[in-house]
Amino acid sequence: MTEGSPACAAWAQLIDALGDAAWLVDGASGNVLAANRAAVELLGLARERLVGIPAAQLIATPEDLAFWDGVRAGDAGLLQSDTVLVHASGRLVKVSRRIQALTGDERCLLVTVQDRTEAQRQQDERETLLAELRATLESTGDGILVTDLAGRITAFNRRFAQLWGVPEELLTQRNDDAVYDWMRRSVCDGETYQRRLAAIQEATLMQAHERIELLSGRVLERVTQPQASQGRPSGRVWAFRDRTELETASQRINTLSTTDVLTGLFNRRQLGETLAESMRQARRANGTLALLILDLDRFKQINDSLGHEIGDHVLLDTAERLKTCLRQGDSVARIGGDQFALVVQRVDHRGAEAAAQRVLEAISRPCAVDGLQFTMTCSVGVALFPTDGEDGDELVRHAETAMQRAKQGGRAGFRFHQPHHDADLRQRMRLDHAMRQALASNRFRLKYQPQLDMRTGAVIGAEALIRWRDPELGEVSPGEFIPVAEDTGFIVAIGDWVLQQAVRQAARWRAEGLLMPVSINVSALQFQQADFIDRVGNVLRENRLPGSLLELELTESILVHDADEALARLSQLSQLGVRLAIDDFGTGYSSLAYLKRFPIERLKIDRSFIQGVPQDDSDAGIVRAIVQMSAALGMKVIAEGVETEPQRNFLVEAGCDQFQGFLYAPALDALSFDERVRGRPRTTKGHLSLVAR
Ligand SMILES: Nc1nc2c(ncn2[C@@H]2O[C@H](COP(=O)(O)O[C@H]3[C@@H](O)[C@H](n4cnc5c(=O)[nH]c(N)nc54)O[C@@H]3COP(=O)(O)O)[C@@H](O)[C@H]2O)c(=O)[nH]1
Repeated sequence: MTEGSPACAAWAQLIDALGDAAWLVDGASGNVLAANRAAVELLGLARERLVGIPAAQLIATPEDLAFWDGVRAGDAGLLQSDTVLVHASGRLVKVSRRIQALTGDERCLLVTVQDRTEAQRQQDERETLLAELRATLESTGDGILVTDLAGRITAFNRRFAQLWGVPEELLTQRNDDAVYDWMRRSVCDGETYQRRLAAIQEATLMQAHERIELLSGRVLERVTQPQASQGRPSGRVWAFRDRTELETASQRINTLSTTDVLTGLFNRRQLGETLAESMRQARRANGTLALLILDLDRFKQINDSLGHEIGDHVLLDTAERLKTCLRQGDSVARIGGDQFALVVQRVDHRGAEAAAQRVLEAISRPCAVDGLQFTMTCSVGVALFPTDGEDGDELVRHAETAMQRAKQGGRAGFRFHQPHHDADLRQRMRLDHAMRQALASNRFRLKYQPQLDMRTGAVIGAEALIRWRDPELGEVSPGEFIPVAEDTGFIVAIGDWVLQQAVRQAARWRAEGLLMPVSINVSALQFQQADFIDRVGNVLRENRLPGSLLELELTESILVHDADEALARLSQLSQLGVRLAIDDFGTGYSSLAYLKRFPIERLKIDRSFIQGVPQDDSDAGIVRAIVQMSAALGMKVIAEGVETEPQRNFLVEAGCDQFQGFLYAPALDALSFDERVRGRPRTTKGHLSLVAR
């Protein structure tokens, strides 16, 4: 075929109809015979400039040049590949080009060229997108696994492999079954995991969100969503997020907010919850439960004297001992420094008592810390549900007040809640408040009860007894308010006021020529004050009163509590000339051993024994024994509460030295006492004289 020949014209017409660029080449010359419109456009050359030029100029890659050389040498073959041509403007155009001989005329070749610019752009875009997706997949902190509808793994990221600890070779081998098997064997509950997985995979559109625990201790949150392509489900994406740290932190917070750091027991807050739940259950089952609150006795002394480390040790040991007292379902909590609580399920009064006994026994077993042996005790308060409280707070409050009563009752014991005791408590608080106001407003007074020589009838002393008339409460008996003051410690202030008033009165009488020793009652707490001896000395000095005109009445318990300390104090008081008497003798320890050691001058026989004489043999025997004992020890003995002549006669006969009581006079105000003693001396039943004993 030659340029312009009818065959060439026919071919030119034919290729013009093609959508792709095409040109005909004469194999012998290698020149272009004809080109279509698309070729003109693709190359940017007019058809007249195209026809006649060497085809090797249009696409001049080494491959094309070599091809055309081969054609000229008679080696007409086929060339088909992606290549690049240069547009007349100099722009490179990516193309797919095919060169082949025409059928029927091997010396003529047809070049067809497809512009790949758009296809290439789309492919580039796809690759960029894929690269971006891959980068996104790798940049997320979550492990991602993508599966198709059949469950085959189509993509995953490195974090997925890391979270599950899947060996790399399983993933690179694309061994899906091995990967799934690995995952199933890594979870704590493989069976449930497998069931759930199957259910999710079956429900193509299901979205699911769950927590998976791995045997490694890791906790994963799994979120899975269906994937769709062109509106149709195509598979599923699984995202795994590591929740281990978060869960550990939240568990730690939970632990801290519900348990006591030192002992690991529940704390007060958790006790509230446990108690509330136990009460709910008991209410549903029409059952009962007991709350025991216990406080270690004298724990402060352990801490102060042995140090906090040993104190902590004791608390830990206590926690362990309490655990041994629990039955199934019971709980124990540390609710304060040395306070613990036990919720004992399904017990009535007797069961609660047995539990309290168990606790007392467990705590009082000997302790050994750092080679030091000692014994702890505790005081326990018990409140029962539902009788002692409808809600947890009420039950705790009642168990706490019962525990306080156990303390007041001498410690190392237990007490049950007593309904009337709450009212007592309110009354005591009211009394305490009024007492403090009474002292500030000078509402207390002292009365003086005469003490007489049994044989002569002479008034040989006066016992100062406090009185209080309150504007609101009326006359309040010391028997009522003194125990409250002793509990609250206010007795120290009251005692000091009594000391001053009594010494002042004795000094006044002395100045008026009446040498009348005055006795005052001294409470244990007052006696134990570090400055008590100095206070007594100062008050005597300020009022210029000889110590011999002051007597301190002490109870036996004061002397027994810390005998060495008591002896030292009593000796100092004795050096001031102050006289010392034991009050309420016979009701306490009545031990000869301590009586011999202390500089005591007088014993007061408690009025409870006097009440029974002469008819009660036991009381009579006790009174006689006390009289004999005091004689043997060289002490005076005075009977208190003598109300009748038979009582006095018995005492005279028994050898008692002195007495006081309504038989002669109740406690009198200072003026009446003075008048009574000086102005109207009695002539019958004993002669009164103004002598000091
Ligand atoms: N620490 C202090 N205690 C004090 C003080 N004042 C009193 N008290 C103690 O209060 C308790 C009750 O005292 P009170 O009501 O004053 O009773 C005393 C006498 O009034 C009473 N008494 C005296 N004679 C008789 C009698 O013949 N019959 C009878 N039934 N009662 C009588 O005895 C009480 C004196 O007791 P005592 O002190 O044991 O000698 C009482 O415990 C007081 O001690 C105070 O200032 N400080």
